[in-house]
Parts: sequence; C-alpha cells; structure tokens
Amino acid sequence: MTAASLTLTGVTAGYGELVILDEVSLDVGAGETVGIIGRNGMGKTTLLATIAGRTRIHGGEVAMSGTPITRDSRVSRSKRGIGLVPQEREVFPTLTVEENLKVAARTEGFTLDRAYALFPRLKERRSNLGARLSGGEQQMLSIARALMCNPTLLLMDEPSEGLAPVIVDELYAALERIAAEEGVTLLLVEQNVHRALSFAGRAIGLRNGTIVYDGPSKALVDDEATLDRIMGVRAE
Ligand SMILES: Nc1ncnc2c1ncn2[C@@H]1O[C@H](COP(=O)(O)OP(=O)(O)OP(=O)(O)O)[C@@H](O)[C@H]1O
Repeated sequence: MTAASLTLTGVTAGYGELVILDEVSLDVGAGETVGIIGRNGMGKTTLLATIAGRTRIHGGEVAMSGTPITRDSRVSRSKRGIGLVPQEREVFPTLTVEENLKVAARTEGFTLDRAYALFPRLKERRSNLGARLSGGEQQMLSIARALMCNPTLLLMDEPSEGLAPVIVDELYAALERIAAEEGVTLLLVEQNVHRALSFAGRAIGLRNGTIVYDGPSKALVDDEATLDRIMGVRAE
C-alpha cells in the first residue's frame, strides 16, 4: 500500500443546513501522523466525517492524492482507501471477532495473520462474539477491521475513549507499529492531548470549526499558553 496525501481547500461543511466547519484548509503529506485536538464540540469528529463523506459539504474542495473527491459518496471514498474508525466502534455484535475481520477482508493486502500479529488479544478472542468483548478489545477490532480494507488514509475518532491506561498503552503500541509498518496516513482525534502530542508528529487544533493551530506536536508539548488557547482550559 502507498500512503495517500490529503488536501482540504476552504472546506465549509456540516449537517444539513447547519454549518460546523468554516473554511478549513489543510495539506497532509503521505505517511504523516496527525493528531486533531480541541475541546468538546469544536468540530473534530465533523472534520473526520467530512473527509470520510459523512457530512454535507457546502463549499471548498477535498482531494486525496491530488484527485478531487468532494462529491464522492462515503462508499466510493472507502473504495479509494479512506478508512474510518468511528467513535462508536461499530463492531458487529452477533459476529465473532474472526467473522468481523473476514467480512472486511479483501483478496489482497492486509491479512488476518497481520491483524492478529498487531493485536494478539484479538487472536485469543477470535471465537468470541463482538458483543462479548471489552471496550479495549472492541476498539482493537474496529481498527483491525478498518485495516482489512487496505486503507491508505486511516481516520480514528478518540481511540482511547473510556479505556483503562494499561489498555491505552497497548493500543498505542499497536498504532506506533501501524504508523511505522503499514503504508498509511493517520489522522486521529484524541481527547488525551498529551497522548496525541507524543504519538503524532503534527498537531491540528480546532476551535469553533476553524483551525487555530497547525504545526509540529513537539512545539506544543511545553507551550502551555498555546495549549490553553486551543483547549480553552489547561490541558490535562
Ligand atoms: N449528526 C449531527 N447533526 C447535527 N449536529 C451535529 C451532529 N453531529 C455533531 N453535531 C454538532 O456539531 C458540533 C461539532 O461536533 P463534533 O462532534 O464534530 O465535535 P468534537 O470536537 O468532535 O466534540 P467531541 O469531543 O464532543 O466529540 C456540535 O455542536 C455538535 O452538536
């Protein structure tokens, strides 16, 4: 797989007539890891949903590796290589772990063995029903299932939400491997700012649907004034 690049040019988008994102522009290079941070309700999920084709675009252009996709449906964006791991995880509850993975499998590319190598817990639980998994296991399954579709641009919405710190460590160890070993560009929304900054090379701060920071994560780590500006309150 070859990682995709992504360009948003003056994108205004939302739900029906409701506008949430206001003239958002950004350029993400192939293979970059980007953490999207900001307070609740600032438009982080809406940004991922807009890239995945799940919102209404009122203006501007979205392009993937130079090809405009603004008017493509979510299905055609998925076929082009955009994978979304939604906040709700969307695991099939009545299918086993292995069946959840197999329904997404393509004839070539990412394999079941690769999924199990990245997430050994899923191998142990491969015969368990989706409904019987812990939150952390469901999150791992949701990410592994997205990878089965051979994404070249993977969007993850709050992967660590509601998980115990030890599980979050395990999850992020797998994400580090995905970033290093799979040909995929990664954008993730992360409520835990310091987790986002240590994982992603680049940070994007959203406030009221506009980008208020776009730069290296490293520069933000000790910059409390800028973090306060993005987060509104001191980051935890
Ligand atoms: N399906 C929807 N229909 C209408 N409005 C929505 C919908 N989803 C989100 N919104 C609104 O869009 C705004 C931005 O929400 P969004 O979920 O993108 O923010 P967020 O930064 O991801 O926040 P959170 O961290 O709480 O998930 C909010 O005012 C929210 O109420």
